[in-house]
Amino acid sequence: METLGAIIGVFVLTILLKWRFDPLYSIPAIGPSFPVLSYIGAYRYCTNTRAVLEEGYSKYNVFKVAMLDQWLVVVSGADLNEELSKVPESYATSHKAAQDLSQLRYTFSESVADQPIHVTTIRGPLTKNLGIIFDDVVDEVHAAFADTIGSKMQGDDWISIAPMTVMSVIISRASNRVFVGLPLCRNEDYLNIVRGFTFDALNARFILSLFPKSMKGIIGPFIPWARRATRKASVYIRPIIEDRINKLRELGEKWADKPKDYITWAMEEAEREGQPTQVVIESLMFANFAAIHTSSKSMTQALYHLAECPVLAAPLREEVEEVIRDHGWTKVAMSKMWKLDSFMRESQRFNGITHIAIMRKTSQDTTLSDGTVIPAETLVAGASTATHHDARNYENPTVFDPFRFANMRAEDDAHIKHQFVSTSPGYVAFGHGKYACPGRFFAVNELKVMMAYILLHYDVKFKPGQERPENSSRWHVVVPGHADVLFKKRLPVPA
Ligand code: HEM
Repeated sequence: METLGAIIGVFVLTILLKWRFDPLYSIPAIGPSFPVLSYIGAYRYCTNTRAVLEEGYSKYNVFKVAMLDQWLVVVSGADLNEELSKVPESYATSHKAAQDLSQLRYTFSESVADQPIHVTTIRGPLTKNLGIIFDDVVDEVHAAFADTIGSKMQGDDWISIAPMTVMSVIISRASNRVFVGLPLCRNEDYLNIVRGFTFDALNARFILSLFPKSMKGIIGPFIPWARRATRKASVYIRPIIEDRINKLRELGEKWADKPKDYITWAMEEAEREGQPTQVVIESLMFANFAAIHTSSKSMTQALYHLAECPVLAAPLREEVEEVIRDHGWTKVAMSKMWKLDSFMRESQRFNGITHIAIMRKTSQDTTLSDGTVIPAETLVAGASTATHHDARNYENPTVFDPFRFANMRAEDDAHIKHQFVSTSPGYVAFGHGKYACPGRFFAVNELKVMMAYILLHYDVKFKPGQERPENSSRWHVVVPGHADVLFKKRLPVPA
């Protein structure tokens, strides 16, 4: 009995010493930090993320929140967001943070974790060729709306749609027009595979977040979704890649109409890096994940704002009609739609797709300007939703003001910094700094084309008595609530 008491005593003492001398001890915790009790904090953070982060943000410059397998250190305020985004690579990296938070090798593939050619492909050729691919995006958005919504309309009756589902169908088509081109971007089986993969990857990430670090490597390989989806998608993608390899061999530089799409650019990137075809396929799957769930949620949130306040359509529509009349469906036209841009940016400020941004993992002790030392091997991030609702950054931050940014642009010579695509320490919906979302230039154009199309072709509202559904969260991932939105054909339909 005495021996057992001694063993328990040593065990408790060891835990207490470990807790007291943990390098993170001096960073205040939101919720209990004591061993075992910290799981209560983790449960609260998982289910009530926004409130937990806002509590920390209002109290401390730097604080920590418990996850099940580690602490996440969070910095408060625009200044520290800026500082975090500039921490040198030798101190903290974004890629290691993504590995930890998303468990890339199990939720996606080894190559996404170790040879991320998707980032260079998206940041480089995809973004540089936006002008060239723009007409295709417009064409696909128009065709996809006509197929998914237009075809269901009879006369001027209202029809009810589930926004997240329908937006993800349209976004997967428009994105894949640029990723893989026609006709595959309209193949329902292929689209179901990449859409299913996107949402399965989010589920896989959530499941792995429930296990301690030591278990992730054991559980991870048993999660089959990514391998299964990649195998099924390969049936469609591999022959396209092989055909292009053959044509390149045959025609080389003389191949005049070489497709300008993600597959071509990723193949070139893979060749430069000495990577096989499989890496191209896996990078395409990740590009689909990165594009589909983010843009579908963003579009759904903006639609909810429009359905909640249908009078908002009039000024937006007036702008879209005028600009399209003068400039057609062009990239230049999109840049001239300040009100639409502002509305989409405000929707993103208000809702976001994640409550944290600028994720980093330290590789050595890192001292911030306020003196806080973040120990090596710590996850650290900025609190995006709290930053976006901080009165130091925005007037009346809790009010949804659709033309907030258009008004700011009108008053500022450097107006470009208030456009949807621009990041700043106070606007981190796409992250900020070197590792900000590389797909945001593509996403912003795609979303604006979609919203402009909706404004010109449909009236939108909620059913009587239906209010905008509340967002919820799973850890820091923002999940839009569900409510059907009613659509009606606008008559007369514009030319
Ligand atoms: C409205 C739509 C989108 C939103 C809100 C969004 C948001 C984000 C955010 C917050 C990050 C993390 C940056 C950070 O916190 O430091 C990110 C990373 C990323 N995004 Fe997006 N994104 C969107 C669309 C897209 C699209 C369409 C693509 C691809 C074409 C894409 C590709 C990526 C990639 C590859 C990364 C990882 C970058 C890296 O590891 O360096 N995103 N995005």
